[in-house]
Amino acid sequence: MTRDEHVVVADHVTRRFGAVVALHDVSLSVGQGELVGLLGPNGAGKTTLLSLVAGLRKPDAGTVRLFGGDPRDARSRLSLGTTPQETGLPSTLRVQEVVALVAGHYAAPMPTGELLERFGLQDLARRQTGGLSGGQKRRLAVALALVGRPRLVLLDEPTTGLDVEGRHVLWQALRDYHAEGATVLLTSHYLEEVEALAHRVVVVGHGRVLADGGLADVVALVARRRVLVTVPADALPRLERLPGVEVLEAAGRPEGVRVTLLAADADELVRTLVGQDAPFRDLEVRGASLEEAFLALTASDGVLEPGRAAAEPVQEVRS
Ligand SMILES: Nc1ncnc2c1ncn2[C@@H]1O[C@H](COP(=O)(O)OP(=O)(O)OP(=O)(O)O)[C@@H](O)[C@H]1O
Repeated sequence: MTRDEHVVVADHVTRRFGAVVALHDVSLSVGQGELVGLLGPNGAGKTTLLSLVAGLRKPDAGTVRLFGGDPRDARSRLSLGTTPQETGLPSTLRVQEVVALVAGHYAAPMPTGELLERFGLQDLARRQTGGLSGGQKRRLAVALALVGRPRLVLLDEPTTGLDVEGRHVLWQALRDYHAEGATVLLTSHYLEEVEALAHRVVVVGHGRVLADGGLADVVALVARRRVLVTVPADALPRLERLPGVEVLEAAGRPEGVRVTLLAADADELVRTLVGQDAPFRDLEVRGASLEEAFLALTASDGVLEPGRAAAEPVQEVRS
């Protein structure tokens, strides 16, 4: 794909807020028709990145291009639809009136009935927005991003505050819109959400792109398990040599060393320990939280790729 076919290009972008470096030397391109999930913990820099793409802020260094132009130029944003993390709706207007208000800005908007149906809001068309539940308001806010039939949709935490049903309706609406040819870039804290929607996942942490690749590869990278065992101190080096296993922590205790291991396949690890007749006790297996997976990705000791310096953290995991 040439740069011209990219809908979004961020090139060595840095953005600071006072002493906080929200984005550090981030490079990322999103091609026409991609559905990309930006996954990362609070404060990772996701919202900042979207705000640069939407032309709401300027980078301190590097460049951002939107449809080949400067996002701060209104002409570049003609085919952009976006819903920020928090939105306000005029509480005395009816749902259909809010849609009509937004539609008035576009030459060929999506018909109100069609839009509301996509988001399961058709029965609420005549309800004042002030009378909607939080989840219904959120669905309407996201629906409004699509009124102008944008070629690129930017969504910041689209399903925050939605119950399971609301989330599924919204996911389906986004999948359908993407299937019609749109490019979608969304942020999420939730691996589950990114798994449900995205084809490509970009993991962001501490203002950097930590991993970028196909869904299955990145999920395998972050969806690891923590295995805790207590072993005699002299058994620790053996654990450190196990393939596919990282030692996250080793704490000395009177009864031995309490070791926390991060493993892609916890069952396989336990089988290996038993097969090796390793003298372990107090076995615990826990899901590694996304937070822990991010910590592992950011660890300067190269937990995932020994030898790779922290200053160069991008994990290319495309298969
Ligand atoms: N307007 C601002 N003024 C000062 N600091 C800011 C501002 N906006 C963002 N930051 C800081 O920049 C860093 C990145 O924030 P950002 O909102 O981009 O993260 P995020 O990944 O979107 O987080 P969340 O998931 O919580 O929305 C954080 O440390 C945040 O406190």
